[in-house]
Amino acid sequence: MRYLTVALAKGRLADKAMELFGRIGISCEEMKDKGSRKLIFVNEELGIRFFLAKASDVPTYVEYGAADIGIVGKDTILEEGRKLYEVMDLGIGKCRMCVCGPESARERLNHHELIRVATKYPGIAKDYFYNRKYQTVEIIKLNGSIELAPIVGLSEVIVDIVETGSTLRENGLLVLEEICTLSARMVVNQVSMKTENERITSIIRGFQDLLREENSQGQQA
Ligand SMILES: Nc1ncnc2c1ncn2[C@@H]1O[C@H](COP(=O)(O)OP(=O)(O)OP(=O)(O)O)[C@@H](O)[C@H]1O
Ligand SMILES: O=P(O)(O)OC[C@H]1O[C@H](OP(=O)(O)OP(=O)(O)O)[C@H](O)[C@@H]1O
Repeated sequence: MRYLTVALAKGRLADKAMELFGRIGISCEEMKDKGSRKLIFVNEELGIRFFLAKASDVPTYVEYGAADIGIVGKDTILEEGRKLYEVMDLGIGKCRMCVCGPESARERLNHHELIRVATKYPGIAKDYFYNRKYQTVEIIKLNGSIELAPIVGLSEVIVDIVETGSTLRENGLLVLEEICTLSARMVVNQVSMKTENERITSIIRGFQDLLREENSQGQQA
């Protein structure tokens, strides 16, 4: 049997995603060794393998068919704009994409004045500002610790992920506008959806049952 290949965004989503797979009976013992530098893990019995990739590369692996399935944040899906099927919201990794900055930037933002925006997500930021008729934004691409930018004067505002809000608070910044809500999604290669339909559909059903169960427990509590 051909391996069904799953690409996981390494980092904070990978463990949560593996927990979900475990709960539908798909586990990978090899992945539990936290000290390991291994990137690919096989469950021979089920004919499935998992690999860990940089989050922003997951849609690329899936579009090209190097992975049949990917688990990745909606932020990355929007930013990468790859051709793939987004089949379900897994309800994990919930956060928001926001425009943030110091209180002093609010006025500048509201008056559509020239504004510099630092972000790891230039595509999402451009879409957001250009659709709102901002002609005067300069998008500055950064790769991490985005909250630094307004503090040291690289930009007036940032476009970044907010989860608990503690990074903003501890750095004297606020959410100025919310762009969208985010969560992890299961994505599927467009050809695999046909050729591996049965195996992929059974995973989707498994996750749907799990989420249904969780929702009904949540309502009862
Ligand atoms: N507080 C959060 N900060 C960042 N991402 C979060 C948060 N909560 C949930 N996520 C989701 O987790 C995904 C992976 O985030 P993570 O921080 O692990 O990697 P990354 O910072 O995007 O990657 P890298 O550090 O390799 O650039 C994000 O794309 C997002 O969808
Ligand atoms: O609202 P909070 O719960 O504080 O979470 C938000 C922070 O988490 C992410 O950063 P990450 O930890 O991925 O580090 P990075 O900035 O280096 O990417 C994100 O870019 C924010 O900085």
